[in-house]
Amino acid sequence: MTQHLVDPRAPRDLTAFIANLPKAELHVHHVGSASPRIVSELAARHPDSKVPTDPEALADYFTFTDFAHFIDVYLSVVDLIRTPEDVRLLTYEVARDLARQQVRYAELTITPFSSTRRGIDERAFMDAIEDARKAAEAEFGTVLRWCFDIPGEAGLQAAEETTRLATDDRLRPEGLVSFGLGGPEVGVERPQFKPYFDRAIAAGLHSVPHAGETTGPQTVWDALTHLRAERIGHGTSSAQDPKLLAHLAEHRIPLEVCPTSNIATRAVRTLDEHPIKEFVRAGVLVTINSDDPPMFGTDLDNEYAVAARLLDLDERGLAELAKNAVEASFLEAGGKARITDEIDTYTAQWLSR
Ligand SMILES: O=C(O)c1cccc(C(=O)CC[C@H]2O[C@@H](n3cnc4c(=O)[nH]cnc43)[C@H](O)[C@@H]2O)c1
Ligand SMILES: [Zn+2]
Repeated sequence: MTQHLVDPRAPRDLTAFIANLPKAELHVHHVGSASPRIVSELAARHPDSKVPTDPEALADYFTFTDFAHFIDVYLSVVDLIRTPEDVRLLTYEVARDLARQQVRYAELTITPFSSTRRGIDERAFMDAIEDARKAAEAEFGTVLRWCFDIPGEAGLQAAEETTRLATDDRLRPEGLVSFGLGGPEVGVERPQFKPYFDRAIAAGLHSVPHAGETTGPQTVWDALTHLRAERIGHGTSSAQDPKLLAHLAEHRIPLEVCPTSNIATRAVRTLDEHPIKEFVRAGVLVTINSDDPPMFGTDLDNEYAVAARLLDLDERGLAELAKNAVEASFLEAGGKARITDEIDTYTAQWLSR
């Protein structure tokens, strides 16, 4: 497996600067963030699983030939999460890994349908993620919020179930802020999900579907017009449509850019061909994210190092990227101001050393 960690071309000082830079992460998946240690531990609990328990074999297992293969592997890890305690352990450990990277705030994408359909009680599932969220905030200082996403390929039954779990006041968790759409895009037309996004938005949730990851710019247009997207997951193919880039920039609709993810799933051939430079040149609000870090052999710090290299950024440029994510987040204004001030103070102190 190609190890992406620590981009060797990132200058040493920037690596140290990034490691201590306060950050926010907006596009990172719950199951996709399960560390090799957690996956190995869960795989050992379930010998019937095809997921390797050995970390080296797991690294090879997390090497994908295409996006469909990634989804197959992703679902094999979903199958390991079978009890509310598995859910709580996973969530708490993901928060620990985020805190280690100075992530002060993260919106974690969770697919509750995939767990409830596999037999986890819905109330117990919500309690498990909320327990972990409150423990992580108390012990690590990292604020977590949830995005519930529809696994689109699972169809309208999954859409209905996800919308019910996200809008029923007896079930929806306190930390829920947004509503998304994940999974393969090919053959999963966005307009069909409009009724579900309308219900989620009416319930006060923000719309943040994946779009333009493995299909063209029309999918991004559809997410904007039919799903009223406030942010776009990936949006990679937006670079093929200058009018779309201009629209994103004019209406300050952020892209949740996940550079290494796009390489690992073969959505983009090489990092040097990634359209992130086009996004910045067009004035689009770019945020940097890791998507499914252990599966892609990366972490958020490395994604910032990749962005520094591709965009030729210095410390101030990296601080601006971090502040973009805070601005694009659904954190309340006081929290945004606190993290933004911390980023500015940290950067000024670093540059005055
Ligand atoms: O849970 C099921 O039973 C099920 C049945 C059919 C299809 C699916 C999915 O497609 C689940 C996809 C799953 O993948 C998550 N994910 C993680 N990273 C990405 C990404 O970069 N692009 C799209 N999806 C991604 C997503 O949140 C879904 O949970 C499930
Ligand atoms: Zn994603």
